[in-house]
Formats: sequence, structure tokens, C-alpha cells
Amino acid sequence: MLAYRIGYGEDAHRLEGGRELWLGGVRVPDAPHGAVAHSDGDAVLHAVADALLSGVALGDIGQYYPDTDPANRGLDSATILRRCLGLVREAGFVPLNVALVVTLDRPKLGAMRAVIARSVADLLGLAGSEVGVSFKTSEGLALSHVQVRVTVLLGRVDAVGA
Ligand SMILES: Nc1ccn([C@@H]2O[C@H](COP(=O)(O)O)[C@@H](O)[C@H]2O)c(=O)n1
Ligand SMILES: C[C@@]1(CO)OP(=O)(O)OP(=O)(O)OC[C@H]1O
Repeated sequence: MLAYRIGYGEDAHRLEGGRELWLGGVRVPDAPHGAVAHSDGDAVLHAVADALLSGVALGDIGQYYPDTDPANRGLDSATILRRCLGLVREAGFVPLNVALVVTLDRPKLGAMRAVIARSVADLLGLAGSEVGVSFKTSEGLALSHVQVRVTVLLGRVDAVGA
């Protein structure tokens, strides 16, 4: 059986004024808009959770948290991520490092890179240096839109000794 797996996840949300913007478990202060979503709309945590699930071929978060279920309204996305991490561990794997890219035109997020990396790392039991965070604009092509893409490397527990 392979000792390593790669997982990949994506998420996108429309942005609207008067809403909070959450990315990686961190609220972005003074954001001009936030995600329209059933949950808290944290596109980073959704994409990380989907990346974890994909690495062990366990589907996607919509299967575990359908957006048609009123019980999931306003859901804290950290809850979603913790459950997905548990499923990955039950499958015998742990995350080793994460690379994520947030595409968002505004606000600028460079000053938040370390705090977002730390927050995601804490949720996954990783060091901050094991979570790479990149920011891109859409060059004005998608002003009211946030997009996140994530890759994760998973290691089999009995092979990596985690
Ligand atoms: N919300 C964002 C988007 C981008 N950045 C930083 O801006 C630089 C240029 O981005 P391009 O998409 O024009 O290549 C880059 O260094 C990003 O880190 C940002 O801070 N916040
Ligand atoms: C998280 C869930 C469920 O609350 O809803 P949203 O917050 O709308 O997020 P999305 O990434 O579109 O899909 C997953 C959903 O099942």
C-alpha cells in the first residue's frame, strides 16, 4: 500500500457587503464583503477539508454537511475540518503539509499570511511552516468572488511514524 497520498480541494463563494469574511478560521478585519454561504463560508477551511477527503477517496464535505440541511446553517467550518481530519486518521493517514492559494481582489491579505497559516496548522496538528499560504488577485476579473485551491500531502501513519 502507498505510504503517501496527495489530496486536492477547491471552494468558491460569492461575496456580498454586510457579511463577515472568514479565511482559515480567522475573521478578516474590516473586510468590505463576506461569503454568501450556508455555513460561516470559510472557503479556506472548506477547501482544506475537501483536500483531506480527496486524498483518501472519501468524497467531499457536501456529502457530510449537505447545504440543504437546516442544521448546518451558520456552521463553524472548523467543525467540518475536525471531522474530516478524523476520517482521514481513521483511514490510517495524517496530513504532512498543506499548500493553499486564495484568489481574492480585496482586501489585501499579505499581513494576515502568518496568522492564517498558524490557524490552519493548529486545526491540523501541524507546524505553521508546514502550511504554505499564497494570495492572488483575479486581476479584476472576479471582484465579488473568493476562490481557494489546496493541495495536501498525506502520510500513512505506520510509514511516517506520526
Ligand atoms: N487579496 C490579496 C491578493 C494578492 N495579494 C498579494 O499581492 C501580490 C500580487 O498579486 P497578483 O495576483 O497581482 O499576482 C502578491 O504578492 C499577493 O501576495 C494580497 O496580499 N492580497
Ligand atoms: C459547508 C456547506 C454546508 O453548510 O455549505 P456552504 O457553507 O454553502 O459551503 P460550500 O463550500 O458551498 O458547500 C459545502 C456545504 O455542504
